[in-house]
Amino acid sequence: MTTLESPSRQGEREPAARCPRSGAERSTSPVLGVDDTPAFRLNPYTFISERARDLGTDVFDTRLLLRATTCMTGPEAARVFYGERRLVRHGAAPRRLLLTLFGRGGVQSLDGEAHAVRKAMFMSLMTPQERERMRELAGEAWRERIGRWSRMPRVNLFEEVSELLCEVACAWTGVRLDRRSIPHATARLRAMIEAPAAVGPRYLRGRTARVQAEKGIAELVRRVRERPERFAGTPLQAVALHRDADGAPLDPRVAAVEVLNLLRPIVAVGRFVTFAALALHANPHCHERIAAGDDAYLEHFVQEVRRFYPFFPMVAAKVAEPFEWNGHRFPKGRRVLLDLHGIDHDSRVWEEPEEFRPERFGTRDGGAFDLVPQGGGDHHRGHRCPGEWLTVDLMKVAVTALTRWMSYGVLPEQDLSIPRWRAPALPTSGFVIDRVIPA
Ligand code: HEM
Repeated sequence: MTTLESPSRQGEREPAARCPRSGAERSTSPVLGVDDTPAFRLNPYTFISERARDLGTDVFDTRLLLRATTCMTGPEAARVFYGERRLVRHGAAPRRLLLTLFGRGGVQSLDGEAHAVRKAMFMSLMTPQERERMRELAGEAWRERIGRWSRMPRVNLFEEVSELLCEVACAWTGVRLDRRSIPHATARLRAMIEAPAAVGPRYLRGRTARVQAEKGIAELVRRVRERPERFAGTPLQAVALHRDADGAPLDPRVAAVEVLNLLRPIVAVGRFVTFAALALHANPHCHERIAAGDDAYLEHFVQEVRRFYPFFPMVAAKVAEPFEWNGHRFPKGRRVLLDLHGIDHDSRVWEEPEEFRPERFGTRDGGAFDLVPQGGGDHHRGHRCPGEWLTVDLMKVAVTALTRWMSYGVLPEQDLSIPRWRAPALPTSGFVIDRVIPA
C-alpha cells in the first residue's frame, strides 16, 4: 500500500502540562446501583468530563442503558484505551448502534487478526491517488452546486452539502446512482447517522433505512462479483472482492455494511462542513485570512473545527482481560467508554479549550491521543477512523469553496444554536445562506 501522509501531522510530541488526576484517592464507583442514562442523554458530550471533574478522577464506574460501565477521560486514558489488547470491540457497542449506525459484521466490531485484515482493506483505499480523486470530485461538485445555489433564494447549507457529499461518495466508491436518486439516498444515509441516540420515529427511520440500504447494496455486490471488470479500480470492487482473514469473500450483506461504512461517513462530513461555515461566520478574521490564500491557516482552521465542535461524543470497548489502571479495577466483560469530546476539550492538553483558535495548530500538532474527534492511536492496528484523511480533504475543499469560490449572505433570522442533548449535534437551522454569487 502506498504510504500515507498524516492528515493532522500527528507527531508523537508530548503535550505540555499533562497531570492525570489520580483515581486512587477517592472512590470512583460510588453509584453502580443508579442508572445514569437520563443524565447521559441530556448531555452526551460533557457527561463523562463533568462527572470525572466532580469526582476528581479520570476514570469512574456508572450504569448506562442498565449495564455497568466504566467511563474514562484524558489523553492518558486514550493511551490505555487504544494501546491495550485487553480491550476489545466485539460485544461492546449497544444493539441500537449496530442496528442503525454500524450494521452487523462490520469492521467496528472485529478484533485481532480479523480486524487487521478487514482494516487493511479500508486503509488501502486511502492512498494519495484516491485522495486526489476525491478532492477533484468534490471540487467539481462544489462548483456545480454554487452555480445552482446562485439561482435559489435561500440555501440550507447542511441539507445541500449532505446531498453534494452523497453524490461525491457514490461517484468515488463506484456506486452508480442517477441524480434523481441522490436526495433519497442522502435521506437514508442521514437517517442512519441520526438514529443511534434518538428515540421513537427518528430511531425507527434509521433502522428501516439500514435494512433497505443493506439489501440494495448486497444486490449490487452480487452484480460486481458477476462482472468485476465493469467496476475495476473502484472502492466498491475492492470491498466486493475482499477476502477476510479466513480467505473467504464477505457475505454480501456484510460487504454492504462495509460499502455503507464508506458512503455514510462521507455524507456525515456535511456536519463538519456546516460547523466550518458557522465558524467562518462567527470569526470573520478566519474567513478573510483563508480567502486571501493562506493555505497553512486553512489546515489549522479545519483541525480546529474538528477539535472544537461536537460530533462523536465517545467510543465503546469491552474488557477482555481484567486489569488495573490509575488505581481502578477493570473487570472482565465491563463496557468501557472513552470520552472523545472531553479529550478534545481537556484543559491539560489544550490551552483555553473553549476558545475557537485555529492558531493553536500553528505551534503544535494534534497528538495521536490528544486530538481524537475520529478516535486515537494507530490507524492500521487500532480502530482509529481510516477516513480521517478524506475528512480533512473534503473539509478543505468545502472551506476553500466557501471563502474563495463564492460570496453569500447569512440569513439573520435563523437559529444557529447547537442543542447539546442531540448527538450528533448540528446548528438548529442547518445554516441558511442567501445571495450566493459564484466568484
Ligand atoms: C464526518 C467525519 C467523521 C467522523 C467524526 C468520524 C469518526 C469516527 C470515529 C469516532 C470512529 C471510531 C474510532 C474508534 O472506534 O476508536 C470512526 C471509525 C471509522 N470510520 Fe470514521 N469518521 C468520519 C469520517 C469517516 C470517513 C470519511 C470514512 C470513510 C470514507 C470513515 C470510515 C470509518 C470506518 C470504516 C471506521 C471503523 C474503523 C475500525 O473500526 O477500525 N469515517 N470514525
